[in-house]
Amino acid sequence: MKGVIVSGTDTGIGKTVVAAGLTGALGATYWKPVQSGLEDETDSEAVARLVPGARILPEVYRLVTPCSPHEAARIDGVEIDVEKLRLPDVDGPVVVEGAGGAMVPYADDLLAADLFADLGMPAVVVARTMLGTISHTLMTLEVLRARGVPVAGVIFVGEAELVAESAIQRFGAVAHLGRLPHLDPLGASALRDAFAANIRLDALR
Ligand SMILES: Nc1ncnc2c1ncn2[C@@H]1O[C@H](COP(=O)(O)OP(=O)(O)OP(=O)(O)O)[C@@H](O)[C@H]1O
Ligand SMILES: C[C@H](N)[C@H](N)CCCCCC(=O)O
Ligand SMILES: [Mg+2]
Repeated sequence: MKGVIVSGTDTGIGKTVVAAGLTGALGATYWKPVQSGLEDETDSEAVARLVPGARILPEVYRLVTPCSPHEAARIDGVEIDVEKLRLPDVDGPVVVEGAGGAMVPYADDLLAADLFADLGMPAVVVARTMLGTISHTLMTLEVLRARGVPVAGVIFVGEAELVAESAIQRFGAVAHLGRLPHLDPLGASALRDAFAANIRLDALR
């Protein structure tokens, strides 16, 4: 398999942390094609910190402003061209992280989910366990599937919320790949161990 897309229900929910865990566990290469926001640690830098020695491809677009990529691109005077976002040819699987949620615009005629469909890889949906997640996660699953993106499963982040997790599995007809607890401190070995203990990789190999 070519790898997996890491999408999610929102921005700031733990996609990069999950993508780092997957990169380490699968021995994959990490790729964030479009990074919006360069002032703080970028997602690629976070993965480099959380998975020492990981192979990380350079971003195709590095946009300065921490906002929706279509607007960050406009501010920088850049036009995001989907043709430049083809999956690079690398040995082994690639973990591709989207920006924000699945319906984030990358350009006036390109949503994240359209890009994922173009890449032709299955997606993992990262979801919080907090109140509100059932609807956000079910909507994300519908949007991805409507565009032809197969969903390998959902990875939850946070405290256990068994009712929400099971509602998502049932109504979304989706695999529950595990739940990553909040890690404090969050470091390379804590992430590796928590992934090994909590996340099922069988659907991703
Ligand atoms: N399991 C976790 N344990 C501890 N901290 C976490 C965990 N998951 C996420 N975080 C922290 O929460 C913040 C947001 O997470 P993260 O950067 O992974 O979000 P994201 O979904 O990738 O956002 P973006 O849309 O910007 O890519 C970060 O500071 C991250 O370190
Ligand atoms: C800036 C942030 N960390 C991400 N890079 C981009 C998130 C875009 C979200 C757009 C939206 O859904 O309103
Ligand atoms: Mg991220």
